[in-house]
Amino acid sequence: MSYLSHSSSTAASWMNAISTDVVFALVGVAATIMIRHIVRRKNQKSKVNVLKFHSEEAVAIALAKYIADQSVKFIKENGSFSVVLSGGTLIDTLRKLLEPPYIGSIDWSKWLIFFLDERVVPLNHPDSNYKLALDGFLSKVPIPKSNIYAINDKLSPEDAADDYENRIKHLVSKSKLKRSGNSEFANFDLMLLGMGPDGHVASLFCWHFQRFEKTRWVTFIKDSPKPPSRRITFTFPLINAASEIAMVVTGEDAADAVKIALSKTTNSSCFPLPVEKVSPVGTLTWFLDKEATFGLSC
Ligand SMILES: O=C1O[C@H](COP(=O)(O)O)[C@@H](O)[C@H](O)[C@H]1O
Repeated sequence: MSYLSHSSSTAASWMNAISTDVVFALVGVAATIMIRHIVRRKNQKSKVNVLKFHSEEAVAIALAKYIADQSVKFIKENGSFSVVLSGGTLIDTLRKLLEPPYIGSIDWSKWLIFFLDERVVPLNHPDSNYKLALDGFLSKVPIPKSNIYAINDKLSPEDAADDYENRIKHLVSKSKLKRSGNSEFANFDLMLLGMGPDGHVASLFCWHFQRFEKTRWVTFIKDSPKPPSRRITFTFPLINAASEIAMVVTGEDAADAVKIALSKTTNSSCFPLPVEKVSPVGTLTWFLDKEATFGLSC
């Protein structure tokens, strides 16, 4: 009995010692995994391609082929192709998709369209990115209307951002959009980004806190330095959860920001430029014309 009670108390103290050791070991392993994960996220480097073309027309031709190839690839993989559009000059640069062979060969019925940023104005207002995309591109291709996700233009910027974020989350919960492997953010197949001469992308500007947002998917700005002032915008965590990002930049106005972003020169007034924060989990491909690369050494 005494042996039993001795051995059972020894066993108990062993168990205590073992369980304390096991707990410490497990905590250690968990901490190591977390630190490795954080370091990996911090060091995560996108695959970057820089494509330079002699003219804007050559950019438009190459961009159409690239998008058509991505469409085939993602439709084969997922049965759909989620595309996020910017406003600005990008829409005109999509014009070659409206011509043969692409207009007839792309499976437009599988495309899902979203807006990277939007001005909080009625959807038929000349400043609306939706109207720009509709007039210049979407009305000319057979993408089902129900696959085009415009913002709710009846809401305030705050509510429109919440509403757009919730609608994207809902599509993820219904498996209409994928979730990004490393995070809870939606994983869009392709984002088509433009860049302003000041290095802004989407409606994420220098000197404006929205560019530092870490948790929201979509946020709002009411004092955009570029008019109109009231906008909503994808945040960098959502942008960088994309599989493919095409950064489409043409014209000499953009050359300074392109030089800063690609030659990694520091910019004393705003460092880093918003465009330098674009770093998707997949591939970033720059499409540049001659004017936009003015000042780059190679
Ligand atoms: O205001 C905006 O500007 C950027 C850049 O436009 P761009 O005319 O210089 O190409 C655009 O990407 C964004 O969607 C738009 O809202």
